[in-house]
Amino acid sequence: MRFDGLYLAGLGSWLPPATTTAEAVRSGQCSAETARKSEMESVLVAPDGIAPPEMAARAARVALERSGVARGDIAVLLHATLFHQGYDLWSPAAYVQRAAVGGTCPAIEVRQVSNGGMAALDLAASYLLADPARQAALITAADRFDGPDFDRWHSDPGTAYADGGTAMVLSSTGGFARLRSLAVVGGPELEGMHRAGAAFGEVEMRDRQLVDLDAHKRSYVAEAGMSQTLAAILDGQREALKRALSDAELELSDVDRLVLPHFGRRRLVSNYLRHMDVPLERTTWDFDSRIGHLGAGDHIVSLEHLVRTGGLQPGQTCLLMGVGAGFTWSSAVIELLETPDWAS
Ligand SMILES: CCC(=O)NCCNC(=O)CCNC(=O)[C@H](O)C(C)(C)COP(=O)(O)O
Repeated sequence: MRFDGLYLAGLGSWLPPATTTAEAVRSGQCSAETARKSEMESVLVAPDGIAPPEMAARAARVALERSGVARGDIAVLLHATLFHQGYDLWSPAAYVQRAAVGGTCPAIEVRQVSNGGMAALDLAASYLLADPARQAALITAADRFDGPDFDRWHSDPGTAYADGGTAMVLSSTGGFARLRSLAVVGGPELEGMHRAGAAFGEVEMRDRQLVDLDAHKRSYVAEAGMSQTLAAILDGQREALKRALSDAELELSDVDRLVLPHFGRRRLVSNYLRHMDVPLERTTWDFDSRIGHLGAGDHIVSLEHLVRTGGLQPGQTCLLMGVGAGFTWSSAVIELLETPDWAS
């Protein structure tokens, strides 16, 4: 979809300390093989005692402060998550709202796996466009990938999972950057990839097993075929990219920077870079490889990094490309209008 009147007014994050891959290998948390393939420098690991909704609330306060948007003007809060937020049958989105925003707007959790942040942006954009009286939306994302049932290094080898909270304020009245286009494409034929080899409820519900996406993927690919699986992944990715670039009236070569999912290097190449004529330097890999995969928050934190460090200059465009189990793929074009005062 093409947009003319939607703006990014604020970005924020709450990022815990990094554990280097070398430390993770030394402590036995990460195998040398996984470390070698991923080429990750480090991943962010949250200290004990802070739950994802609190991480999101801290990021939201930063984004709101930077945006100058009054909390009473937030028309909707969308909180994107992948994993445990702390309690069952409880609203983490409402926690973020009570802790960071207040007010009486709807606070809704978006479960779109790693495309959750981009899906929330898509929903927020449509929500604001539906009523001119709606001035702003708050998007948050936060997870922590630890605990007895997830291994941040080996539950999905090829992607090293990181803890942290991110937030974005989308505005229909103004901001430092413009959302020029956004496309989200679904591909349900791939949904089995993250559950294959285990019947519903047999594994997940009875006694929490360690999440082992690699086993599910191996089982799925054994039946579907690797080349067919990769082809289906690329089809959806390309469709979302084509729509977003077309709506922004740009070619991929026109785009100044790219923010891709924080995959390990090998998976980033096999799923993205090998098929796109884009040098690694135009991506945020150097930064991403020190963060890890924040689940639904990769794009917010890497865009914040680009803006804060001057990696994106006024007039330049940044392409955000997301993907989530399902699958869903997203692409968005952001144009920086001015360097905000919170950037160095
Ligand atoms: C589960 C978290 C989530 O939503 N992640 C985003 C969706 N997953 C992806 O886009 C990754 C898709 N690609 C893969 O899983 C792998 O590249 C393949 C296609 C299974 C090949 O395995 P590899 O050689 O990378 O280990």
